[in-house]
Amino acid sequence: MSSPSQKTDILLFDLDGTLVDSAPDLALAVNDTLQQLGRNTFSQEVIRGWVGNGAKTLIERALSGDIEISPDLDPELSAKALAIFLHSYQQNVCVHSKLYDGVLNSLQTLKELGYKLAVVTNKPERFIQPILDGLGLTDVFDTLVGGDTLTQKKPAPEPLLHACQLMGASIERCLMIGDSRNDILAAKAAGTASVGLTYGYNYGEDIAQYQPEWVLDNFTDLLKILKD
Ligand SMILES: O=C(O)COP(=O)(O)O
Ligand SMILES: [Mg+2]
Repeated sequence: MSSPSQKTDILLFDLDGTLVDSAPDLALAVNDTLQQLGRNTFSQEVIRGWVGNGAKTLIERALSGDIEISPDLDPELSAKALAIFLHSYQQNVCVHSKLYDGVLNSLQTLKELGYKLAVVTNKPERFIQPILDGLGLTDVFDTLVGGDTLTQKKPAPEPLLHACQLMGASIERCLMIGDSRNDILAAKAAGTASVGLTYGYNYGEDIAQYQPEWVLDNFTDLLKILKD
């Protein structure tokens, strides 16, 4: 296995499905929203398969009952549902969410090794810090970019480029680490290498088909490829 370029010293991390298994809290807020609207709820497993494109898409998938958003979805209902969801999630943003194995120690080691770390997620920005605080990751990251920080989200390259800019770095110095096609496609569009993790929320797809430079089964394997 080759290692990232010698110049890589900035690591851009996806949040949901990469650092944090947030699906339990997201699913509770989605189902709370559906219940308030008098609609059928879904299992956590089903909702897990809808996470990754931000809050609006998640709630529109839930209203559609499918990963494909119904073209007949009423925009007013969608807006109402999103407001309910954001409020509900805000109340319980980090109750059942957990870091994946090895994340805390690995991030601490990477920091000690001198890497600069950023979160680049499609999750609304307001939820990032409370989750990091709830999971013992306060002050670990230099920069946080959410799905509503800019007008464009992953798989667009802009959030990655924005994170680099905030850290005063060029994209060539970065490596993107994520669990879904959005992360890998955003990295390719931004012109940087990526790591695809196999355990997260990947819509049932094999992350390898998007051709990240590395495919890893465990978060801790990241240390190995950076050290090789
Ligand atoms: O869609 C979400 O809320 C999660 O997004 P992320 O996987 O980019 O962190
Ligand atoms: Mg993700």
